[in-house]
Amino acid sequence: MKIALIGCGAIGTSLLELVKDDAGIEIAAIVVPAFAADAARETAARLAPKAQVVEAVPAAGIELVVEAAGHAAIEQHVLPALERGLPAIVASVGALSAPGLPEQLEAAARKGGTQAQLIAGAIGAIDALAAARVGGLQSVRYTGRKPPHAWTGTPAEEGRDLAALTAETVIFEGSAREAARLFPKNANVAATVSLAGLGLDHTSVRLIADPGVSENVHQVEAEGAFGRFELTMRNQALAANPKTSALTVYSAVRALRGRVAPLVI
Ligand SMILES: NC(=O)C1=CN([C@@H]2O[C@H](COP(=O)(O)OP(=O)(O)OC[C@H]3O[C@@H](n4cnc5c(N)ncnc54)[C@H](O)[C@@H]3O)[C@@H](O)[C@H]2O)C=CC1
Ligand SMILES: O=C([O-])CC(=O)C(=O)O
Repeated sequence: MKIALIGCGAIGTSLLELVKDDAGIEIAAIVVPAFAADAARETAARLAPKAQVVEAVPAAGIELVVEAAGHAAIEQHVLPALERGLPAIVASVGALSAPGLPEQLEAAARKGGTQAQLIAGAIGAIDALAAARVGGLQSVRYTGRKPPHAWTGTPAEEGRDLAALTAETVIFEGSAREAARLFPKNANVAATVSLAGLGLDHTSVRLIADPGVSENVHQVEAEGAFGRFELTMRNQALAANPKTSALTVYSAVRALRGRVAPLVI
């Protein structure tokens, strides 16, 4: 299967390393903005020698797009790819917090007769949550906890010195929609949990900068007709990006391999 990988940062590079010897998967294109093309070319030379580095998904020769680039890439690359009939695997799930974007994605996929798959990424139990929704959910709460340096470059820096924190500090409390909008590189999971469960406006989210943790800790508490569950993930971050859990890469690779495997779990 010929793939266009959108984004070649921490997730993209790690994904290329993992699938480079996979039979049945060929990275035919890597889509990045012009400023990132040289770095992507170096990575491609090492890990995906057949890939052309381009600024848009090529018009021909692609069978699937995999997005690991950031919120802007959904409108810029995923929507037009879906309209053209290319299926998409999407990591930047928080982009769907923009009003109207989920409907636009649905319309584009319908027009192209194809499908967008939102990956679970850094969180687990999305299958259980989405199944539980069928029977009815009463409450879903998500707590995201990361070391202070993982919150640099976000609104968490307003009015506080992250490096000086000595105790856990709640940096956001509100809806999943607001969390995903304000923390596009840190709260995709909040959007994923809400889209699988009670929706962007009815899922309570707390985000915490905690000098006492070294991992990215994600917790979900859900209650409904099915019963209840509490989930705690203690994820290792990628060396190349402390904001991003390694599990996000594994989740994208799992989704990708699932497209070519004869038996899927
Ligand atoms: N679903 C989940 O659990 C998670 C999702 N994510 C999403 O994955 C994204 C990528 O994460 P990382 O690889 O760690 O980030 P990164 O910053 O290391 O890499 C981003 C890459 O995308 C490229 N890029 C930026 N804007 C682009 C655009 N409009 N079109 C094409 N390429 C573009 C950059 O040049 C770079 O190569 C995050 O921004 C976030 O939205 C990240 C962590 C968890
Ligand atoms: O990778 C993680 O731990 C979670 C993350 O950044 C996000 O939800 O955007």
